[in-house]
Amino acid sequence: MSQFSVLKIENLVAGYEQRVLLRNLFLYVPAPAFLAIIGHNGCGKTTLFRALTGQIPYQGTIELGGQNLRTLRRPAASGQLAHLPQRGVVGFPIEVRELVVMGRFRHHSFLSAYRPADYVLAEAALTRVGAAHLAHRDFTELSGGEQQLVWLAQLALQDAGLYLLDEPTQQLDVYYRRRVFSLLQSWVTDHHKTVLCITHDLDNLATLPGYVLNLSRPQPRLQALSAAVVQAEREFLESEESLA
Ligand SMILES: Nc1ncnc2c1ncn2[C@@H]1O[C@H](COP(=O)(O)OP(=O)(O)OP(=O)(O)O)[C@@H](O)[C@H]1O
Repeated sequence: MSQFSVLKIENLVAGYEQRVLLRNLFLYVPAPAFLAIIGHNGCGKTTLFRALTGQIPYQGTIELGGQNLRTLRRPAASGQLAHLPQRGVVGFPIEVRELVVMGRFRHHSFLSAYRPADYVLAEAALTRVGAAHLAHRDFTELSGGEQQLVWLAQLALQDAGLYLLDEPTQQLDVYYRRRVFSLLQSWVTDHHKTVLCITHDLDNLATLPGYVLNLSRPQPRLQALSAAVVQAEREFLESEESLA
């Protein structure tokens, strides 16, 4: 694995008004890599993603691919970053494959229609998440878990360097949870992506290669994933001490 740091965070302080949630966070994420971000409800995991996507002000330095985030214009539009928030809402009927093909937005010009080749990619992405059978359904009529698979297919088409996923397996059953974690692994090993994944799903982390960051720790740091590390972090999160 190369030691190039796709994401470098130094002395990050972020939160809301009088409430600081991330205090003096340092983080160097190598590329490519899978990084699971864990911690109690409300400890600041989504807040970290909000800082990384420019949705909230922060103090400190964030570098994306060696460039200061404050000087980058629309990193999503240039393919540096793709973000899957916890809840994606669509307020109008739309065929699933039409939603997925929008992941190709960087590859076609404004107002031009997507090409047949884009739809081939969209259908292949749906197949990889195990949702090819949903291609012609109305997205708004799908279950929460089915919608989550569709968003993942769309995200894959964005072909970004760094992916931020906020609880992508939250509504999935045991089969699809495991399947999505192995899909994310393939983004790292086959496509050399770096994936930051907020999750409470510790059971699926123990056997994955990559790193874990526990934001409930007083001084969070990257640790290589292993069964022993996941067990230690689970015990910490289950302890009264961790809520102090
Ligand atoms: N816009 C906001 N203004 C004020 N406080 C907020 C705002 N958004 C979130 N918070 C608070 O900040 C804290 C951290 O929220 P965040 O969404 O980062 O938690 P999280 O670690 O992702 O939790 P979960 O695992 O439950 O998703 C929570 O207590 C939340 O209520």
